[in-house]
Amino acid sequence: MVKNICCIGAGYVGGPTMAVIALKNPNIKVNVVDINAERIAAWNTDELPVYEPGLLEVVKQARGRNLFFDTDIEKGIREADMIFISVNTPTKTYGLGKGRAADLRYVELCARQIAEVATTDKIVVEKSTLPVRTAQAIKTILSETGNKARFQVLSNPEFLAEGTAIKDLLEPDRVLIGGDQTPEGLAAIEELTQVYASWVPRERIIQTRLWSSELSKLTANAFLAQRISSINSISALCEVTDADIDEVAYAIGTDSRIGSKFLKASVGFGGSCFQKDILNLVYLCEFFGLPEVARYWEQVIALNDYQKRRFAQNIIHTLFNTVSGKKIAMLGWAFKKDTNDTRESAAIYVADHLLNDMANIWVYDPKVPAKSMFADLDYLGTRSPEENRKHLTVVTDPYEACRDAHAIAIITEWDEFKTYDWQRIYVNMKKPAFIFDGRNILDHKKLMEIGFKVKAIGKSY
Ligand SMILES: NC(=O)C1=CN([C@@H]2O[C@H](COP(=O)(O)OP(=O)(O)OC[C@H]3O[C@@H](n4cnc5c(N)ncnc54)[C@H](O)[C@@H]3O)[C@@H](O)[C@H]2O)C=CC1
Ligand SMILES: O=C(O)[C@H]1O[C@H](OP(=O)(O)OP(=O)(O)OC[C@H]2O[C@@H](n3ccc(=O)[nH]c3=O)[C@H](O)[C@@H]2O)[C@H](O)[C@@H](O)[C@@H]1O
Repeated sequence: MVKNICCIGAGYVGGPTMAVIALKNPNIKVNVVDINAERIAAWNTDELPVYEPGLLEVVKQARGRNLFFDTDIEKGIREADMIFISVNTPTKTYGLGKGRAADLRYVELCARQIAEVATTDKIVVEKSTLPVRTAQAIKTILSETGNKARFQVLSNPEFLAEGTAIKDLLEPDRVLIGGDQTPEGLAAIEELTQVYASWVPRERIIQTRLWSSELSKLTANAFLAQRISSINSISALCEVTDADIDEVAYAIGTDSRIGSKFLKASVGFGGSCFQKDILNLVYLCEFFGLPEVARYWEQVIALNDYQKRRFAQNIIHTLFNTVSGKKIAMLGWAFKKDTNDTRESAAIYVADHLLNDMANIWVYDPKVPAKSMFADLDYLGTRSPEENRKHLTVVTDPYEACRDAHAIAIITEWDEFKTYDWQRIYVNMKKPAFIFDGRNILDHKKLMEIGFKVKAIGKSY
């Protein structure tokens, strides 16, 4: 029976996942450790570093009882009999595989630290999303410890989506656990199964070999992203043929073989994982000599880039081919609603495109601080940080963002946007008052009755 869990990495996955494991297993001590002292300090307050509906309530129930956040990584490793690695695995920005392969340096550092510090047997669980066969590298590093500790490596990818993390963790469609098909490997799989079985029905806990588990995670994200790119490709066709994308999505989604989820056309998918995981898949296919397969998945990303670019270009074309000196209000910066995460958000690319055309952008997002927005733009390096701050203004009042604007662009599907006083917003805008709904969440008919010129994804008006 597992008594002590250590999770290395207190991010969007490590924090919420461990909070739920601790909540449901009061007899297991769960230590979440991180090198980022600021993040750990925040986890120990009520201002958590991650915004997720319901997360604070879960953390408050377990924190100080059997859930602890700490910067002492070595102590966490020493005490644990099961260690989760939940560190970031971004796309490599240098060297071999630059721009595509996953950067595994943080994972490798964790494995090396475990190897160095551990004196007793441990089960090491890959929670981070990793390229297929990474467990082999981890095993190799762990086997060079020089002491008698023995290790089992499991793959237990996480399928939660941001904004619904707590619900996804409490009621997962499935939990996936991969391990070696040896007696020791199967015993380790069973240990982890028992941790989840505290609240997940056994039939939803899938046990596989290591490589299937690692590859299933990349495949799941690739399939999900592929659906969005597929529907977004059709949205472009709708706009020129007078078909309506929401009607088409509904009509095809009612076929139970296709299913209705993940068919919402948008300004383009964002988030920390879809793009990086598909790029990683593409890299793996090339590495293993499968260029046709690589080209197939690459197209999902290419279409997404096209969709973001198309949205921004449509704004410029509609505003009489220039947005130079014009105030454009952007509502939403997060990559989806109910999160403060902005990684790879379509907002960044749309803003960058409009700034290239000399727009003055005013942004409002209910959860994203100005600091993150500027960090996102500065990271692109398209222009100087001073220029970014000169032409992009962040406000805390959506009505201020829209006042005197030539156009409004809806980037994130925050529910509150639907409840705004659109009549009031219209009155205070420059005319013609354009609205570009990148999420198709507003009542377009009503907006047109007010006087707005509405443009939306997959609609020909
Ligand atoms: N964000 C998401 O919704 C999901 C992410 N994933 C995967 O989970 C992994 C983690 O993602 P996030 O939690 O979003 O990342 P994150 O960036 O929010 O958190 C990672 C944390 O690991 C810490 N860290 C890095 N190296 C460390 C080390 N050597 N020792 C101690 N701490 C270290 C960082 O300081 C950071 O706080 C990634 O592989 C990602 O692909 C999987 C499913 C969902
Ligand atoms: O590995 C990961 O990181 C996670 O990636 C996604 O979760 P997440 O990125 O948090 O959020 P999603 O709900 O998948 O949305 C991703 C992006 O696609 C967009 N989207 C989603 C659905 C849709 O129909 N249309 C659409 O444009 C969203 O607005 C968002 O920008 C997956 O849904 C999770 O299962 C997975 O664990």
